[in-house]
Amino acid sequence: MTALRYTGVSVGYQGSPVLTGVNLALRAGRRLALVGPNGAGKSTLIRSVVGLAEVLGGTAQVFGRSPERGRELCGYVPQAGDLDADFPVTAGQVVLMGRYRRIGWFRPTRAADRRAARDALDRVGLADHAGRRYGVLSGGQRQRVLLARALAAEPRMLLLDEPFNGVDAVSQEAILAVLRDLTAAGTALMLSTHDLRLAREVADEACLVNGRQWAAGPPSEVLSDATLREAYAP
Ligand SMILES: Nc1ncnc2c1ncn2[C@@H]1O[C@H](COP(=O)(O)OP(=O)(O)OP(=O)(O)O)[C@@H](O)[C@H]1O
Repeated sequence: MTALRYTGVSVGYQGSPVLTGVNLALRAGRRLALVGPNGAGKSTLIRSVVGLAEVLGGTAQVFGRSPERGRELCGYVPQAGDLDADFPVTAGQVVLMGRYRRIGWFRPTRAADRRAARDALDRVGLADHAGRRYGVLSGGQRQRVLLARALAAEPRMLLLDEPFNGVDAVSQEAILAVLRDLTAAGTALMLSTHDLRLAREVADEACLVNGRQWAAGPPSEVLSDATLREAYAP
């Protein structure tokens, strides 16, 4: 099953493209790393999959559907700074939000939903923090709460925007283990990162962008010194 198929796609905001020429196909259970300099369009590409940025040209399919219809099968983990830290909710409540699409807004949560939320927090190593206010957690802990929120929804494709920013090495290993388990179970994964070592280590496929797609394919080729130099200093 192809989770994501982008053919000649341009993405951007208010009708203006920030990234063009995207050709990608990501199958179930595969891990794709999105790499490129600041402002390259990595976040925009990820956001376009879940309808938070516009697809301005080409053909975009998410599980064979339009992004609008396919996004219900996707979990999206924004950069931790993107969710307001003053939001007066606990970590557990943030994770429970991941279940709302299943249970519908304003409907009471069921035991199964609360269990899924607890399990998800446990998977990211924060079971003890369920009752703490989201805003008082550290940046790395917030990032892990947002991952747990996405996991609670049991997505078939997980999209992570720089998931390791501010996350310490031990937590990073724990998250990587979770991601490996997920993909082994068939979840497709797309993550953006500035950490090239990590991209090489984690990903089956890489995509290098900077305003346009520069290369896509095996990490050993896409993340070679020569290709990176070209894309980072076009
Ligand atoms: N909501 C928005 N409306 C208009 N333009 C935006 C919006 N969000 C981002 N941009 C612009 O889109 C371009 C690409 O930004 P994007 O965040 O996708 O890059 P990135 O590769 O994720 O960068 P970084 O590595 O710094 O996070 C930038 O020029 C940015 O200013």
